[in-house]
Amino acid sequence: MPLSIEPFDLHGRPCVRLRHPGGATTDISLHGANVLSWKPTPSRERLYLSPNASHAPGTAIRGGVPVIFPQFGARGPLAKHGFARLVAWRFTGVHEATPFGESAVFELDDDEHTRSLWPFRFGARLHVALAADALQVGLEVLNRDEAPFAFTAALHTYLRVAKLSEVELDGLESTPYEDSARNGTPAPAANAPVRFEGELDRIYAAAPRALRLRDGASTLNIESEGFRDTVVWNPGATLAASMGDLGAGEHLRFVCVEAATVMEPVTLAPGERWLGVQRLRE
Ligand SMILES: O=P(O)(O)OC[C@H]1O[C@H](O)[C@H](O)[C@@H](O)[C@@H]1O
Repeated sequence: MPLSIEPFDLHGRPCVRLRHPGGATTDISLHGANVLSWKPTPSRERLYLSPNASHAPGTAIRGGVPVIFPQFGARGPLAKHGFARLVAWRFTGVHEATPFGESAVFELDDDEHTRSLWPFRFGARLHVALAADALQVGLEVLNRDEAPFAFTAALHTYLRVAKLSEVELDGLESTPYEDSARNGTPAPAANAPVRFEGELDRIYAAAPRALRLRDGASTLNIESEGFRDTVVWNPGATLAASMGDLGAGEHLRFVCVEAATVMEPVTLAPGERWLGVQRLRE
């Protein structure tokens, strides 16, 4: 059954609400093609959007699902996390013939501005598919240049939690990680679920594809394809309080579980295409 589309404005930015016949909704801002909200039922918001987020051009929205492309973090010459989250994307409608069946498609193509930052011709597509109990977000990148290019990328998903002290992330027990909160120090597998006690910023290379977030009685299944790595982030109390678009205590309301390709950049030959997907399911 077709998704319905409702355009609206938030903080002066055009947004789209997709509504599933079963009652689920998801909101996407054209600024960064940033998913802002996912409600499997009208009273259950699954994503975190900071009340202090900026929605202005040239800034990144703090929350939802920021699209990180073509550079993760400070791993290259571009501004942190690249430019895709800072610029306006186009909404092309809901299409049937996408890699995921029926999904809303957002487009970002290279232009003078992007080429002044990153000198390649590319087409990026964000596919957002909404089911009764699931949200699937896919990032597709096409090399339209005459030269190969390499990029890193992520879907920087902010998952809303009710009680951070009780949250556990399962699935990464056996994977060593790079500890970004300690200057990238390598750390051995923890042999335990991830718990959030203070600042946590980790890159799990070649991580398992299926994770589970437990928050009291609530669970969320998180799967990815195409993305090799997983980044897990919570800023902790001190950093959250110092961030203008977050604020004191806001770290208690989310964890970021990011489908990412960070450790080994993706290289695309001219005409080649890459697809990375993150799927959230109740
Ligand atoms: O503040 P931002 O640029 O949005 O970055 C937010 C966070 O993103 C990722 O999770 C990185 O691993 C963190 O090191 C970073 O602090």
